[in-house]
Amino acid sequence: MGDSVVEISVISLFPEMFAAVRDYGVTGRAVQNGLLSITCCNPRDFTTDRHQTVDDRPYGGGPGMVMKTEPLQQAIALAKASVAPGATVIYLSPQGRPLTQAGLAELAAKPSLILLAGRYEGVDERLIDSEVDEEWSIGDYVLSGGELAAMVMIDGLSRLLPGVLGHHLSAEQDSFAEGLLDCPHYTRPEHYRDMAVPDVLLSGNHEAIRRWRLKQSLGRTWLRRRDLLEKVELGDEQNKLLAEFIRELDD
Ligand SMILES: Nc1nonc1C(=O)NCc1ccc(Cl)cc1
Repeated sequence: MGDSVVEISVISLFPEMFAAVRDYGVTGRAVQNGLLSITCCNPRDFTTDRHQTVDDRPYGGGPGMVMKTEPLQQAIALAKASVAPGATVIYLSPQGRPLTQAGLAELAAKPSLILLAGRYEGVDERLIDSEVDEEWSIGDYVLSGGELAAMVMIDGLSRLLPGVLGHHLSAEQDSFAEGLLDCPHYTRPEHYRDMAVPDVLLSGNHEAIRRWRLKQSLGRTWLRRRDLLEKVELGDEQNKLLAEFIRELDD
């Protein structure tokens, strides 16, 4: 990756929505620090009729409207001209490849992305066939538009860009990066209602703390997401810690 900027151009009827990633938090800082650039192209700007029509009725009938090819094609062409050559055009929809941490790592390695956020019932399939390189889904549910999905993708991949997270360690240590769920976290006060903080976290023994956190991540993944655990190759230490966690459940 090096220090190259990741350029993202989003195609959306609601460009103002993207203030949520451009102006706040980790992603906002990445933009401010020039590690990430987010621009927007609105298909409505490429309509020629009086009503600025971007949608039309579906061939074959049925409810709702379909996004027209022309305005989208022209918006994509402008977006391509405004980012580094060789941009990957991505369409967000429930029909896409499920997005995972590994998928984010793939996307974070690309120099420029064009994210197509659809609205209405869908986009004319011929636009997808002719302009879209990759179709991605953030989950098996239906949203009212692709904007939030695009922002989820932007947020997730920006955390993986060098220099975005201060302590880059946390991105690598991220248990999800190891395919596990995260361990529990605690901060002051030491006692909250009648609940204390696990002693090991107060011990200053960093090796014991590392093992405790790994054990908790393994145990939680075993309890809550057995499907994730099936995908992870556990080493000797991890198998031992998980066995200990399971044994201690009966205590
Ligand atoms: N789940 C998801 N993962 O990515 N995107 C979604 C999603 O529901 N999009 C809604 C959507 C997508 C395209 C159009 Cl034209 C209209 C609405």
